[in-house]
Amino acid sequence: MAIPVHSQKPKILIPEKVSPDGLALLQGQFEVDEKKGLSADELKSIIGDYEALIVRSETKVTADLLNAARKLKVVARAGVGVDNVDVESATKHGIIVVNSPSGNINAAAEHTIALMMSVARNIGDASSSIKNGKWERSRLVGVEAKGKTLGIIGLGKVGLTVARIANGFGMRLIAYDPYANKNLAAAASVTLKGSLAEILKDADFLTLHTPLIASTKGMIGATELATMKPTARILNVARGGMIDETALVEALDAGTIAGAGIDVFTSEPPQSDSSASRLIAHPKVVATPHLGASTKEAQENVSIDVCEQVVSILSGELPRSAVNAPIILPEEFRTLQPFVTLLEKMGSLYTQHYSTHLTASGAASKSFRTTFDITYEGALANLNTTKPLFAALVKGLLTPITSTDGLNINIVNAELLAKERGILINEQRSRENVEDKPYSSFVTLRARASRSPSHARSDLSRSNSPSAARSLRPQEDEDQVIQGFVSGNKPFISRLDRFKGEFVPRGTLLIARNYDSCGKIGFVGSLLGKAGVNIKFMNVAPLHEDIDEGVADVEGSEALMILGVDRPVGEDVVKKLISEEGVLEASVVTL
Ligand SMILES: NC(=O)c1ccc[n+]([C@@H]2O[C@H](COP(=O)([O-])OP(=O)(O)OC[C@H]3O[C@@H](n4cnc5c(N)ncnc54)[C@H](O)[C@@H]3O)[C@@H](O)[C@H]2O)c1
Ligand SMILES: O=C(O)[C@H](O)COP(=O)(O)O
Repeated sequence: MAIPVHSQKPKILIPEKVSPDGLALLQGQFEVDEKKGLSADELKSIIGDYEALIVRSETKVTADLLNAARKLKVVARAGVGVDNVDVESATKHGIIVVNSPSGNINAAAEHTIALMMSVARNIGDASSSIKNGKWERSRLVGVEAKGKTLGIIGLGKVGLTVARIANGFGMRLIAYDPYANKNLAAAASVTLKGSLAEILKDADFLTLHTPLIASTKGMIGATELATMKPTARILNVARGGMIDETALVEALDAGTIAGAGIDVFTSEPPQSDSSASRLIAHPKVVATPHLGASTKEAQENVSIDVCEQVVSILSGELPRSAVNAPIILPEEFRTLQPFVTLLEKMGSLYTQHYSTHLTASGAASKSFRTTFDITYEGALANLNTTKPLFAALVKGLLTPITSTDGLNINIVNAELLAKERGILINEQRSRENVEDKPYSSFVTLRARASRSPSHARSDLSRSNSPSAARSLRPQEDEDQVIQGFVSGNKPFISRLDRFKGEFVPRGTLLIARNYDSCGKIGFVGSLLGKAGVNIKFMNVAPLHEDIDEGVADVEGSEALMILGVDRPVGEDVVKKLISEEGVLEASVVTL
């Protein structure tokens, strides 16, 4: 009987033609399935097996498809436009959408210029005429670009590149883009106009370079076309749907617009008998099948760009161009990565420690809280964004108590998921000098006591009272505190509640609070030995220096014992441990 072999490698689905240059980066570490020509139903039936989906503009990544994607972590668009991806639905699922915002700009700009010159010089018409054995020199007289006005709608990456090339042709450049960068426009010799109408009336060539969004959908209709010069020519290498195709065919027929160069259509491929297909067939139109980005160079660029990001995401790192998350600078990312690990460990330690500890009375105590202050001190306080740290904390807090099947907690959805669970996290930065410390940055997680913040007192000040000394686990009206730092790229916990002591938050840890008296270490060691649990390291954390004063007077000082063990410790063993005189409570956490 054949034994089925199950691949352990994460699977990546590529249902469109994507350049092999980027795909080469995926070989080896991932199972890459290139499956072209899938119907929407076929795609839906297999998407559940995949961690990553790489598409161009043809695949419709709908909410329905994303609902069926159980393991999907990333949708990568090998190109710029994500209008074929339901980004909102992806965000809800915690799926990161990445694209390649600059890999095909030049290709799209050059294609625009190619269409402009083809329309100006009747290249399409002339080419088919001569191929049909004709020699029509007088019918095919064109116009020059030099000295003409080019009206640009949308002066972003492609629009500006078109402007720079057209400037070299000696064209007069005007643009409408309410959000354009004025300095970049001036540097490209573009005059920005305050309204679309000003562009329409002056343009000899009109070119569109905006995204297809509510404000641009149908922005050039019959009314707008009627305000243009009858000699004007229109170019669209951006998106179908911004020009009313029926109105344009009518204007070309009526001779109120001289010609058009069109690469993109309302529906792609256009249906026969549609306005788009009438536009394509029109003798005054040069049409291409969405070829703006189809150059060898652009396809290499976008493929490498998104495949690198897929590798990052599937390796637990951050992408460079996430559409539904803030962009992180690579150098910032390098600083953040060890802290991302620290924050996740702190969150997980918090949830496990406060959800599972057993007290001396034998009762399981659950003191998990939902309102937190997280303070970043030192160099971390200067970060542009702490979103990845926030997400890591939420992930750490929630993962031990959530079924993570099908739910990725990441920078995209962390805030939403925390809110859904009623968790409030207030981020603070403190630029206090940490130069005298062995670390450059320091993080404090403080779970607020169930009292109103305005009455909140520091747990440190409160602990100086004799009554506080009786129970050194924070009481209901006291904050719970975990502090940590990174040294040599390794995360350390440096404080847990009132106890200071450095330990590495990794593996299974037994955390026991006890009176600081002789014999405790020997007792714990022999108990664990009998249970077959090996101790890998041990750390005794005394009371935090700020608070031990006065405590010893009452019941003898306390300490926290942190033992790294080689396997989970059973509840029966923990119960025996806390039955020992002087062991007050214990918890087992796996980090
Ligand atoms: N045909 C292709 O193969 C191809 C290739 C690349 C890009 N594109 C498309 O080209 C378009 C431009 O891409 P880009 O990379 O330059 O985008 P971009 O985001 O850099 O630029 C878009 C510009 O449009 C402006 N804008 C937004 N709303 C506007 C409005 N209502 N009126 C006027 N201006 C408005 C923005 O301010 C921005 O400057 C996109 O639609 C993209 O999908 C097509
Ligand atoms: O948005 C884009 O990047 C372009 O429209 C290119 O689309 P394509 O990858 O399907 O050629």
